[in-house]
Amino acid sequence: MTTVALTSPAAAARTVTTVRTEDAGDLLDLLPEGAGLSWVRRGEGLVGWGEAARLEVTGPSALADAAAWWERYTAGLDVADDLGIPGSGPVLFGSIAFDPVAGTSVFVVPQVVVGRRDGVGWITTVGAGVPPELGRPPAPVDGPAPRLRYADGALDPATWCAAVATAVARIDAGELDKVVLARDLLVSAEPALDPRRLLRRLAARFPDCWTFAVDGLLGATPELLLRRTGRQLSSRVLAGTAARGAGAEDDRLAAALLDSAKDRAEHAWAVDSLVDALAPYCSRLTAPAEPELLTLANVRHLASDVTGTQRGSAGLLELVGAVHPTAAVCGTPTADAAALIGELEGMDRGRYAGPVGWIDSRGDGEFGLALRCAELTPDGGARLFAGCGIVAGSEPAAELAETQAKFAAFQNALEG
Ligand SMILES: C=C(O[C@@H]1C=C(C(=O)O)C=C[C@H]1O)C(=O)O
Repeated sequence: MTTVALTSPAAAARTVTTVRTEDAGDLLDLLPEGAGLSWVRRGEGLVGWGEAARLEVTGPSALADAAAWWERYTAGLDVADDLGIPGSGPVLFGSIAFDPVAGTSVFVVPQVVVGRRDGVGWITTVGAGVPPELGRPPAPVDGPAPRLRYADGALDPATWCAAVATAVARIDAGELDKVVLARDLLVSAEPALDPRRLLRRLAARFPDCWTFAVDGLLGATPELLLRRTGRQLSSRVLAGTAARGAGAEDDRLAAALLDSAKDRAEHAWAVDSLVDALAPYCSRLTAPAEPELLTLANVRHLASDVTGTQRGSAGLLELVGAVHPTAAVCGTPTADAAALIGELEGMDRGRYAGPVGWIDSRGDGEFGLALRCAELTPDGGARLFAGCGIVAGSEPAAELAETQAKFAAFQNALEG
């Protein structure tokens, strides 16, 4: 059963105009107070606000429905686009449920998008969207950091560790190779959290991550599920994580991560799951023989950049649906891991660990995995998420510490 709720464009909202601009300044500084959309890395990417159209989908054909809707929607637009580059013209932001069959995926066409790519800036307005006054927009002034109170999410730490031990026992019994178990952490805030402030702090501390916001889910993810530029596809697969240390200890931890057979195996499953799912759509697909280290402010990961050339006519959302969930966020084999997640996690992931990103009318776009993130709650607080891959030899206490290190990415933005 698929439910589709959508806003169709009124006649006045059918006009889309993209013009070049040299002086957008810091993209995240442009976001209005309250809700906004973002996909920004190292000062480039897209921000948007307002809703020209919105689509919520759930069910077995959720992504196909979304792709068909986007095609119909863009076919009905009257577009003047001076640039014709990825992200110019009409753009759809999307945040897809971890389980798109059961969960709700949200897609939004903003009324205004400001973008920057390779130093070229532009503004796109849809219908009645009012372009921002550029030039020297005053940087938003942050209020004092809110007072925060944390509470356990679905499972307290001891119960979550018991779930990890159960998962290891199931792996040892030969039921599966890897499962990713996550936990949530609740935070209440007084005054209510300001998403703009959180996004700016995340972007400043995690320049190598994609700082995203779609419909109240925001974070800074290091993991790119799939980018499509014409026929070129790319992905940054992560799995295998180590804490940061001080001085020489940091170097020792980095070397130990590269040498760890357990983390290498965990990483290889994640790369293989992406490659196996993408191969039927590619005339060429290349994964590096060895992972590299990706060093972030709070943790370090094993990383592999996979590139491919697409053959056939599948659109980006179809490709995203084909590769998700990879073993980086679910496990191996996929169906067994998904079932064990349902049995042990005790929570609804919602859009956490689902694809998040954007697509344009040419079908170019980028989707990351919604990690190192939180979902804002109606009371002004948030629900944070973090998970880690469990394989043979995983130790519950070490995995709990890994979730804490991953939570710290968002907590730092909350607390400063
Ligand atoms: C599941 C998360 O991260 C994933 C799990 C990783 C691991 O287990 O080593 C590393 C990066 C991500 O693919 C998360 O951050 O919540």
